[in-house]
Amino acid sequence: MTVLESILEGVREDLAAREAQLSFDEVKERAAKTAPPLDVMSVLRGPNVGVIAEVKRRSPSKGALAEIPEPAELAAAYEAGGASVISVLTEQRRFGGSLADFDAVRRAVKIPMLRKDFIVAPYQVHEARMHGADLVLLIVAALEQNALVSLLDRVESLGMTALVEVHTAEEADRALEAGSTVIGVNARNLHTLEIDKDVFGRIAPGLPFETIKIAESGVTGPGDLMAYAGAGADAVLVGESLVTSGDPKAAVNKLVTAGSHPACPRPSR
Ligand SMILES: O=P(O)(O)OC[C@@H](O)[C@@H](O)c1c[nH]c2ccccc12
Repeated sequence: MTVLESILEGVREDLAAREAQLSFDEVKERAAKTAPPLDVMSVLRGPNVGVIAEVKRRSPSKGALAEIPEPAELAAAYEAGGASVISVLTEQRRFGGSLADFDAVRRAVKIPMLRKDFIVAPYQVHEARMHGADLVLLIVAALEQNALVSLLDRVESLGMTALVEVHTAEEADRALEAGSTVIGVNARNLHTLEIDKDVFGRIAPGLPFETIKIAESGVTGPGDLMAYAGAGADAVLVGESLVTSGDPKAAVNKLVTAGSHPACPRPSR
């Protein structure tokens, strides 16, 4: 079993437990009563290279990263530092996240929020909306094509945006085939956990110019952001280097400043 497969197994078990607590109908009803999603596309189409800042306690590759006793405070620091979007990991077993973290952050920030999890069922999409998500991650490697298509349609039918994650050119083709408009290229292979920062530069140039391109993982500072910008990134998604920085507002701000610097390559849409 690969790492991804074992994560998915745990995700399905946890999902079944939540479904036993709150019915799908109830989740749909509550989601429909939630304040409408924010306009993520106009945020991501901004003139500068944006920063999606992630709340992440641990990861399968690195183990414990940061305790984060107050995710709301961390996220407020990200927002104050100029982040465009806040990502909150809600997967519990491997990443130490929760929907309670998501709720705490939702109350603390005004900018769009990404639910970062391993979405395999419609229930989780409505659940994301019920908790106030604007953006939902869909991982191509975790989904059959028909599931990807139907989950993507469901995300959009609820007014949210799907960030469709790929790691290979074949997955990028599947993402486009499914109708994705926002594609994230993860430098990390979720089967082996190996990181290869050149993957973005190999895949992004082959995507349509109007596709929003997000470089995920391995951003340690402005240099990485500039490199991804040079390869066509509209935004970077950053977790580890921010949660371990000791000064998340300053760490985000350094990236945001680099992304708006005249010398930084701009998204060419
Ligand atoms: O902590 P990093 O290397 O800055 O990476 C952030 C983000 O890209 C990473 O958390 C991530 C990308 N895709 C995922 C899918 C599931 C869980 C986590 C991820």
